[in-house]
Amino acid sequence: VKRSSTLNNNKVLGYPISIFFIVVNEFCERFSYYGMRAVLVLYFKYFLRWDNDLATSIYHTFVALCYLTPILGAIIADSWLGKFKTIIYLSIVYAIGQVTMAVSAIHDITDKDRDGTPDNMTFHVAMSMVGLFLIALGTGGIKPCVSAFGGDQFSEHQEKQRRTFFSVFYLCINGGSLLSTIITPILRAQECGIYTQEKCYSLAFGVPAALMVVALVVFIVGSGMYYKAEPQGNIMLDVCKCIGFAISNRVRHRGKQYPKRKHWMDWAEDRYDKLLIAQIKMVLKVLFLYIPLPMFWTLFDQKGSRWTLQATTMDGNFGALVIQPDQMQTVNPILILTLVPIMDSLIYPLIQKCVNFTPLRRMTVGMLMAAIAFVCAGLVQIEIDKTLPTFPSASQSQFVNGMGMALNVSTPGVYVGLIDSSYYSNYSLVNNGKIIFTIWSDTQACNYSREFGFGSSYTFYIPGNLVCQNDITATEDIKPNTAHMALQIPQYFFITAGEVMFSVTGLEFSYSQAPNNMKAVLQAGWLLTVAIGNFIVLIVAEVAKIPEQWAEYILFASLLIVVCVIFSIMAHFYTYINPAEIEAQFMKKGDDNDEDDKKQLQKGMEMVKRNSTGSHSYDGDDDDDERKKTKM
Ligand SMILES: C[C@H](N)C(=O)N1CCC[C@H]1C(=O)O
Repeated sequence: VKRSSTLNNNKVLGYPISIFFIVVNEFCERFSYYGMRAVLVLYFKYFLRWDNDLATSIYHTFVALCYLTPILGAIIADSWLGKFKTIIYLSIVYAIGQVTMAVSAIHDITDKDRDGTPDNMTFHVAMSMVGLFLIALGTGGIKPCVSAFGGDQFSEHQEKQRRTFFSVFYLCINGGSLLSTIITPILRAQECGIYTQEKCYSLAFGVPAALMVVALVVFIVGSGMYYKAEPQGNIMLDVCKCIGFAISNRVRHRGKQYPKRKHWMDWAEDRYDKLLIAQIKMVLKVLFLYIPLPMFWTLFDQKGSRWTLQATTMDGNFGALVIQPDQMQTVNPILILTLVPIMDSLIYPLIQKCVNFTPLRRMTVGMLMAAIAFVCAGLVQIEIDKTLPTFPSASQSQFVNGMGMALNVSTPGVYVGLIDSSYYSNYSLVNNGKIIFTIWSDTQACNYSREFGFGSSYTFYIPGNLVCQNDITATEDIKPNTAHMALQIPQYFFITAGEVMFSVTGLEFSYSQAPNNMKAVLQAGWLLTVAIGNFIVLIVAEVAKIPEQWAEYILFASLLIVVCVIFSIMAHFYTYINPAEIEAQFMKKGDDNDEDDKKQLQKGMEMVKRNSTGSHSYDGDDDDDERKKTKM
């Protein structure tokens, strides 16, 4: 059990200085992660030349892997290396992964014929896969350790400061995410190369790689100031063995002649330490509560897929600002940066005055907010559907050549093609805004310009006697999108408000309810809910196959409401504990004899029982040693 005296005494405004290094590390690491992620699908599609399906599947598999590997990192940290060393070693792996990605995106390496396209794609694919694997191992591995390590820097009586730390931590995540998702697409759009200038994916991956190195250096600089809890042996192996023994012992003693025990884990008492059993009970209680939580992430993670696709059917013209569909996602981190301070300093204290707004209640409301966000998305979809024809695909246009000779048509970045005489081109994807086409044959060339609204589609007729601009006639196959992207703001607001209540609170809750030697493991359990949520998106999208998009949104909202009701019932029966206090009861026994052992155990269990009566209220704000014991 951690004692205040073992913690570093360097403090600023009541906060340990060490957390400064931890939050800066998190900012740089999240910049690195989200920055790389922002251009990943485009890299797959345009550099590695994969089709949409393969690019999307590998992308989601990578994201899911990033939230599965925390279990590995947590086990290494809690059982073997400790959080500090685990963060250092896995950050090195992470940085190597990012550098590998940056190198894999240098087309010149294999571009022997210097035409701008890599000649040995297998090399680039293999390097990218190795890079992504190392990144997933690194980012996932350190994630539960960094948050838990941050929590470790606070002593038992600094609960309020620790809660603020988790809010600031979340702000840093989103600050890094916001900046990088703005910056790396700009870097990608630059042209670079030794022989041929191409889109600069190596720079878009290189800058996140550099930020990961900065993250590592910052973390190492803080080294002398951290409180570093020692790992306590191979705890996960002990946990598994203990659970296994409890189950087998229970099965062996099935008959009526054997007296019942209060908890099935108590069947492990014959062989295992009572402290370990009590700790396992704490962890299992929280993990049980996590079962419904992936559903929140199922909805949340559709921002990057369904909602972005929805935005492609909307008008992104905000006057001076023209927003691209994928840029709407930055609304989430922007709102996080605004909402976290407002919630912490205004909304929570106000609600707290009326009701005891416990962490689990906050998370329940967060889930409801996410469901409301999807109802909003459904309503917006109905609005869009009123305006949307189905053929041809939005934003595509074609030319019909009425001249007696073949013509070439192109715009900067798009070659529509060579159109034979009296023939028509394929539909080509054209950006919105003012587009200038160059039309040329062996004998003449001219420019034709036209304003393209978001999502509009045209067929252009080139007459036999082409002079240019005024000769070409256009028919509008699809009207420009009329539903404005601003309509998505309410759904972004609700999902982000939900995220603040659900995710920030859940992060802190996972820390506060974990026994000392399993803090990282429980953080990893929390992150596992994100991974499962991502898998559910893939499964539901495949299985449900609902033709109407608005109906799919409403289905997801309804599912989350059902899950939310289940969660609130489970949460009602959950009792907040103070793991340190329970652990202390067992530690105190020291060299005492068996009789004392029993008394201590009785006391510890009574405390757990007392907690479940909810006699104290969760005031969410005290600095003293008052214990937090309450029902949801
Ligand atoms: C960018 C999101 N707003 C966010 O902060 N997160 C999404 C998954 C968990 C969390 C993160 O740690 O990145």
